[in-house]
Amino acid sequence: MAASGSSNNGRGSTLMLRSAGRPPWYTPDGRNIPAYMVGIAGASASGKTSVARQIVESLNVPWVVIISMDSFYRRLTPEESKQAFQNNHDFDHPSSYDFAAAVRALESLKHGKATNIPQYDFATHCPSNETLHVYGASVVVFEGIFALYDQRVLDMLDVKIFVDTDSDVCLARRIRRDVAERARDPLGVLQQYDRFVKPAYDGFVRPTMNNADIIIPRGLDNHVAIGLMIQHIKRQLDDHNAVLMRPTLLNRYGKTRSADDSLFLLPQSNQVRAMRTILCDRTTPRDDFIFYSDRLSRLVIEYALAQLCLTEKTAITPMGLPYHGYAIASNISSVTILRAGGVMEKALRSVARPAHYGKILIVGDPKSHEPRLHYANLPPAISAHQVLLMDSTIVSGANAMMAIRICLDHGVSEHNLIFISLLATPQGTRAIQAAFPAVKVVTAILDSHISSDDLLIRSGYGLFGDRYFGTEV
Ligand SMILES: Nc1ncnc2c1ncn2[C@@H]1O[C@H](COP(=O)(O)OP(=O)(O)O)[C@@H](O)[C@H]1O
Ligand SMILES: Nc1ccn([C@@H]2O[C@H](COP(=O)(O)O)[C@@H](O)[C@H]2O)c(=O)n1
Repeated sequence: MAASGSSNNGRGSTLMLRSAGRPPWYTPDGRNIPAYMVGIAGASASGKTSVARQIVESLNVPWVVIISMDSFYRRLTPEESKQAFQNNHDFDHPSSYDFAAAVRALESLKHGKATNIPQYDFATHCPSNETLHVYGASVVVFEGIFALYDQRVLDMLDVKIFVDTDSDVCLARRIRRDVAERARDPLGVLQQYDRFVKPAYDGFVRPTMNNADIIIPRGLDNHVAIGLMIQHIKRQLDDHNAVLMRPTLLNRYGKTRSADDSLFLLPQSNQVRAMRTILCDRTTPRDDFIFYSDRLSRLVIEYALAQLCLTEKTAITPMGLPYHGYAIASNISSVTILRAGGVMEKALRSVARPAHYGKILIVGDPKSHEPRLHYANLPPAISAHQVLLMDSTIVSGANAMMAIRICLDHGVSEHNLIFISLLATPQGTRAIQAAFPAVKVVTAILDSHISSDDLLIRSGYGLFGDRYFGTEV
């Protein structure tokens, strides 16, 4: 996957976005646009993987991923494993694959969900202990001898490719590759080829050529066919990015001045009003700005914590009597949108003990100001948690919407999400609530006046992160 990184967070390898930011992969209503699915089938060693890699390299964006069918080989019994080491196991019959698992994984990826993909070890004939955690793919390339075989997979694919390479060439390449990369000996490769690979190609794989939209003779050597394919996929990606999120949201929700009923606005005490006055005063020195931001953050965090679901708990008092009360929620994850949201994490740590912490980096595109996702690292068990998602300010709602979408893609339920901010516009909170009605939006201050040139809230804090961290130009 181009420009992707890998790190380990206890679940195995993690494939995550970094470098070039990912544009929104969902509609202004918050619904995921299905990933574009490419299937590449063909004989063993025909060049499927090489064609897939060429497509990924030419697209040169980090939100393209290759999924190999090898990941879905069935686990062998001890007897089958023994046969496999003697080149006597049939890996080329459709029954050697777990198609149901492949379909589940592809469905998840198609719908933008974070997915764990098993990894296969050809030297041991069994899945390795590693899984690859894939998130953030707008294009999924699925390659393997049976990529165009199963009807459920075919139904998901947007374009179906068959790589048609001469069988002598495939055999020569397979011997070289299996000896060099798969710990085989040449005679064993030939034995397996004659007994299983060739008959299965003729009986099962070759007929799937009829399911292909495009047949690429000679695989990687066919520059024209591959070039056309890449142009086609590029056009699909451009179509995805045609809608500009911020102007669309402001146009849709900009007319309204009233806050939505389900918005949780911090009670506007005199102290809150005074803190707001200090924070929006351009002459406020930085240490005061930090002090009152931290104080307001603690208040709004406490108010958000009050919206968490509680479980009942009975305590026994020092007098030995039962007191029927509530347990402090322990299954909380905090996710901050960097960097301004980090200020609120500090406040959260001072009043609560979330189980896990996550970070999301969203940066506005310098030209279009559209949100671009640069980095997302969420706690592994987040799907079972109540999640506090934090950013200093909501203007159009576009950044918040991206962060919420990421949490939902990682299995968090809308009902378990609370978005907390220090300042918000009713337009922005309405945009969020229209897309994700069950998400609770908690804010300290509400203001509807957005300046049209820089999209800042007119009587707001200015650029909050710059004022807090002292990076104002
Ligand atoms: N056009 C080509 N010219 C030379 N070698 C190639 C070409 N295409 C693929 N190969 C090599 O052949 C082997 C099998 O190719 P691969 O793309 O892995 O095939 P598949 O995924 O269909 O099994 C690899 O070692 C690869 O580097
Ligand atoms: N343990 C295994 C599993 C599979 N094979 C062979 O791999 C071929 C599919 O992979 P390609 O990259 O070549 O498409 C298939 O033909 C199996 O025979 C194996 O040898 N050992």
